[in-house]
Amino acid sequence: MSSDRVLNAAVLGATGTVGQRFIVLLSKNPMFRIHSLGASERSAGKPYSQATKWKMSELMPEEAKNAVVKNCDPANYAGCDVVFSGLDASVAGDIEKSFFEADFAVFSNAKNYRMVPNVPLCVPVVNTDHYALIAAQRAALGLKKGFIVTNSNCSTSGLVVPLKALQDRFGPLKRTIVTTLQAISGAGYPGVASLDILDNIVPLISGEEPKMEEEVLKILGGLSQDASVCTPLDNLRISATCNRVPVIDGHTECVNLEFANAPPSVEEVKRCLREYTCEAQDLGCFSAPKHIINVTEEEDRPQPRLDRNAGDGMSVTVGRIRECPVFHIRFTLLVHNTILGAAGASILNAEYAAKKGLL
Ligand SMILES: NC(=O)C1=CN([C@@H]2O[C@H](COP(=O)(O)OP(=O)(O)OC[C@H]3O[C@@H](n4cnc5c(N)ncnc54)[C@H](OP(=O)(O)O)[C@@H]3O)[C@@H](O)[C@H]2O)C=CC1
Ligand SMILES: N[C@@H](CC(=O)OP(=O)(O)O)C(=O)O
Repeated sequence: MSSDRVLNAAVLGATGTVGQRFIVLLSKNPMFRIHSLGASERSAGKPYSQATKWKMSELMPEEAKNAVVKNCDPANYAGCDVVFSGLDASVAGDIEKSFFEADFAVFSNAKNYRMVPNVPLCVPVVNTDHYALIAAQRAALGLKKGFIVTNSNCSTSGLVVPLKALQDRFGPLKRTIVTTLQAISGAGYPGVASLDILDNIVPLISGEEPKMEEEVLKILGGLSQDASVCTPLDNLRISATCNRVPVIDGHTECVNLEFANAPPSVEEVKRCLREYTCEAQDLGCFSAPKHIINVTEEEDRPQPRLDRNAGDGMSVTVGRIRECPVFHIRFTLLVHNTILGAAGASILNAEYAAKKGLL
């Protein structure tokens, strides 16, 4: 049973980098109405335009400007059909729990619940089959309507898209090495100090590498037979190295990949990536991009400034696809870290949930 009514949306962490992106995207989305904005006690009680330092290149949407920011107590969110969270991870655990326990449908960007076995860690162009976990999650928590679905880490979101396409067509993947060049917006606001990042590269993003290494295995894995828990892949070895670079938006990732079986040719890889489709597209979800993977033939692409808005930020651009003398194939990908890597993915997750009658 699908829901096509306009849904009342709350954004928690509305004043932050991801929260602002939610507001821009929701203001253009016919399926949602911005109903409530939440943030810390520092912001609560203020009109949104005063509570936030607006950093988006789009103008602040009118419907957000005068909304009074609330604190994040579920009692203040009656009438909301869906709760998007861009909360800082230091507070997301307790606040998001209070919302799903109050029977709200929560779509989170924070890391806190990503690896819980009955929580879908869902990149909506990759593994919507993991929504089957929601029945077991509700049963375990005694919820009628509430649940939590999480997004992945922003770098993980980009990587799993071509890996999923290739795994589906050419069979199991054996080993992958990924080196990231991550934008500063990934660190939130004010994020990395200008004196650290201008004219520089920082070869550490604390905690990022283990997150990528474990999240990929969960997303590309399956579910137990009774769909009560996910079953991460155990046959793919992955090594991630993460760097912060002076780019505002868009994470670039250099990937080397080995297949378990005889490898496809470069041309077969390109065709596979171009032809990749997903269920959210089949269902006609508003935010699903026309082309999930934008395969570029130009030898000096993808580039963040030129390619991050492909598919309105919901496509992954893959270029420099070539043979690897050590593994089988190598390529460079680009993902918009606050759109497919964060708010855009949450919104598409919610569109999918609505189409499936979960909202
Ligand atoms: N930026 C990115 O590319 C990505 C971020 N994420 C994740 O998304 C989440 C948000 O990230 P980002 O937007 O970058 O972070 P920001 O630091 O920019 O924003 C954090 C938000 O959390 C709110 N907040 C902080 N403390 C509290 C509190 N005690 N109670 C209620 N709200 C609070 C802030 O409100 P206030 O203004 O009132 O302090 C603000 O709205 C994080 O969990 C992050 O790890 C995930 C993928 C990508
Ligand atoms: N750490 C990522 C963004 C982020 O917040 O990721 P996570 O939600 O996995 O902590 C970056 O800096 O680009």
